[in-house]
Parts: sequence; structure tokens; C-alpha cells
Amino acid sequence: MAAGGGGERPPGPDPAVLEPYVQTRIFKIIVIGDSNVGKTCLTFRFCGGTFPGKTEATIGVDFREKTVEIEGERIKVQVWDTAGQERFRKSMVEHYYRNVHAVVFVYDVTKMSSFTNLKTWVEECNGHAVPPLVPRVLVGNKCDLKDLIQVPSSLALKFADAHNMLLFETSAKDPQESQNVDAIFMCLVCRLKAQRSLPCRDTEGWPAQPRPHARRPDQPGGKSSCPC
Ligand SMILES: Nc1nc2c(ncn2[C@@H]2O[C@H](COP(=O)(O)OP(=O)(O)OP(=O)(O)O)[C@@H](O)[C@H]2O)c(=O)[nH]1
Ligand SMILES: [Mg+2]
Repeated sequence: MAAGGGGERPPGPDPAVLEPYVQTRIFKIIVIGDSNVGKTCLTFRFCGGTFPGKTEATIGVDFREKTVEIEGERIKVQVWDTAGQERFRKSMVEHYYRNVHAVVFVYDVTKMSSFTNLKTWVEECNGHAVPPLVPRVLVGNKCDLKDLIQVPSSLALKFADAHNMLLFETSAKDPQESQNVDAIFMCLVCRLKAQRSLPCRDTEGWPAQPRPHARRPDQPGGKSSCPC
């Protein structure tokens, strides 16, 4: 008869032996928006930790990956860096949205047209039947170009509110903003993790969250508790 106490291991295989077989969850996050807003640079910054010296327009999609650890769970973040140019994306659009877990909409804070075009990107996303539970965030990139800013934060916040998104304003280029770039993705992963560990899903959408718009010193990427 098995004894209950005394620090004995319960019957069954040794957890240490099973550890290599524990599945790592994969979250697919797509990054969309006009060409030249900095989608490739943002994903590069998050997955590789640097700002790429030179980028070409993305053709189709580039995949980047980063494994993060949140509250003891290792999660693989699969980032889909999509093409902004219509001619480089049209054959791929169905693939972008298939089984997507979260969507990052990017505009360039120095280019008003990239912001006004967001409604077209949202329409495309809605047109692909992305479920309302799939979290979406709005990212204003190139904030390092302070003298050239065309899109006021207040306007961006209004858009984010109207579309139930969180807003991040950041720069893929400025190394001091790298934690803020990490926070975009970590925030989504935390939400997905919380959503997917609930016994039953919250069909009303996400509970109210503090806005990450106010830039906060987040914990370093990789190992973190929720940055939201
Ligand atoms: N100043 C500044 N420039 C940036 C920033 N992010 C990207 N850029 C520049 O913006 C240009 C376009 O960046 P990409 O990341 O290639 O843009 P993209 O959105 O991936 O474009 P497509 O692949 O065509 O859809 C490049 O010259 C980058 O160096 C930023 O945060 N600040
Ligand atoms: Mg690109």
C-alpha cells in the first residue's frame, strides 16, 4: 500500500523523466500594416534584440520566433512579419489569418496616411472572420523621430478605444525602447496564456486592463510576469 507522507513520490513516472516531453505551446501572432511602417524592424527587435541595419520590403511573410517563459511556462511565440505591399501579400492573405492567436496593427507616427489606412487593415482582419476573442494591439512606431510626429497620441488612443485595442507607442530603432517593444508581444502572450488556462472562455471579451500606452519600465524580456 502506498504511503501518503514522508516525502515519497506518488506512483507513476518520475516527472524529471517526463520533462523533455512536456509540450511547448505555440502562439501565432501576425504583424500587419502599411509598407515601410517598421513591421520587420519591430519583429527583429523583439526576436533578435537588435535593429536591422538595412531592410528590404517583405515578400509574402517572414517568420521569426522567440521562446519566452511566463510564470514557469515556456511558450514559443511565432511572429508572422507580413508584407505591407499589396503585390507582395495578395497570395498569402488567407494564410496570415488562419488560426491566428493575436494581431498587431502597426502605423508610423510620422506618416498620417499609415494611420488613416488602419481602418482598411481592420476591415481586412474582420473580413477573415478573426474571432473577437483574438486580442489585437495597436502600435505607433518610429517615436524616436520626435520632430516629425504627425499622429497625436490622443487620436491614436481614440482609434484604439473604438476598436478595443491596447495602444503602444514605441521605436524599433531606439535601444532604450526595446523593453517597450518586448512588452507588446509579452502582453499578448500573457493574455493568451490567461485566456487559454481558464476552464471556460470569457465570451464577453477581455476584462478591462490598464492601458500600456503610458510607457512603463517593464521587466526584461524572456522571463517575465505579465507586463500588462
Ligand atoms: N527612425 C526609425 N526608422 C525606422 C524604425 N523602424 C523602422 N524604421 C525604418 O523604416 C524603414 C522600413 O522598415 P521595415 O521594417 O522594413 O518596414 P515594413 O513595415 O516591414 O515594410 P514592408 O516589409 O514593405 O511591409 C526602414 O528604412 C527602417 O530602417 C524606427 O523605429 N525608427
Ligand atoms: Mg517588412
